Amino acid sequence: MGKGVMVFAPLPQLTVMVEQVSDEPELHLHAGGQGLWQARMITALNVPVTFCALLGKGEVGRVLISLFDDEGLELKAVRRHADSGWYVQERRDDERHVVAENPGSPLGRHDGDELYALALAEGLKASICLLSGAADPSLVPPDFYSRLGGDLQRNGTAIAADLAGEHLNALLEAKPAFIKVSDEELADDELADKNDEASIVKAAQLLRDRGAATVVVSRAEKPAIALMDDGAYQVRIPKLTVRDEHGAGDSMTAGVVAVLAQGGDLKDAIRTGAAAGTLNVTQHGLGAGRADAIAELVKLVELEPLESS
Ligand SMILES: Nc1ncnc2c1ncn2[C@@H]1O[C@H](COP(=O)(O)OP(=O)(O)O)[C@@H](O)[C@H]1O
Ligand SMILES: O=P(O)(O)OC[C@H]1O[C@](O)(COP(=O)(O)O)[C@@H](O)[C@@H]1O
Repeated sequence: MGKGVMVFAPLPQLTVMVEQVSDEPELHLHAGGQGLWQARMITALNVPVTFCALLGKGEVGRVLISLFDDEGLELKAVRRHADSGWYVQERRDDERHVVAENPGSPLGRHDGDELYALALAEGLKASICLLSGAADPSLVPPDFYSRLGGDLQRNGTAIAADLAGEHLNALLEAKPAFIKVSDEELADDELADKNDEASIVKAAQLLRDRGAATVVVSRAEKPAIALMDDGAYQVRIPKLTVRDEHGAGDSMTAGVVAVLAQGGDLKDAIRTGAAAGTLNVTQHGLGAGRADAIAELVKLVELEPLESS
């Protein structure tokens, strides 16, 4: 068994960003989506990553492949004729607006089977698999995650996930070692009142009862809540100047998974996740997250037992 992470994000997309910083707009292209940001942060923490996905053979897919190459991310891809999805967003004064989008085609039977076989083979080489980037249930069927997660888990690869809604619901059957959800996702899924800590703890306990060993609920600037075998904790972070909250949750998940992949302690993993998420909000783009800055921030993160637990 290796010591790396396999990030499974079935349908990465091309993100085209038009940045209105001054009179001259700037154009940036990046391989986008949740799994990509997670893979970048895991790489920044010096843990090897393999990224497993489905990519189109058209123009968008070809651009994505060259962007993966430029970043040095190890990509294992199934290629198909239907092209990859994309979206165009405009950023002005730290606000983002989607201008146009095309999410791409759903997983078909043939490409879905090929992707499944590839993800299983690659996942079994890793010490932990992060199942992410679920897109819409109409694009990636929820049972894809439960089958893949279950097969990997039964064959000795731990599962971590950053999913919500129907995908999370299905994935719980695979008994993941770790899941990260946000208070907003719990509220959207009608599992908790996001302004009521007791209701969040109750929802996290429900997710544990349904199969997740450790559950972290992030709540942006409020302390995250972590539930694990030995109890419930508040994850206290230092106060910092916030610049860009985009991708904070991805950084947090990546930080936890990077430490777990190296066989690290669960509480250290959660501290690292909180530090990675927090560092991310202090700067634009989480690719800039550096291991040394995160290691410094980890020292200021505290796990405090929740009195009611
Ligand atoms: N405004 C903020 N101030 C400080 N830390 C933040 C802020 N927003 C996010 N974070 C950090 O990032 C983590 C994940 O953030 P959150 O916004 O809850 O995730 P998501 O992007 O999934 O909604 C938080 O637990 C915290 O450590
Ligand atoms: O298209 P981009 O810029 O790569 O952004 C994709 C990111 O947006 C999100 O979907 C939403 O991010 P936030 O909710 O943290 O703003 C992330 O999960 C994902 O990483």
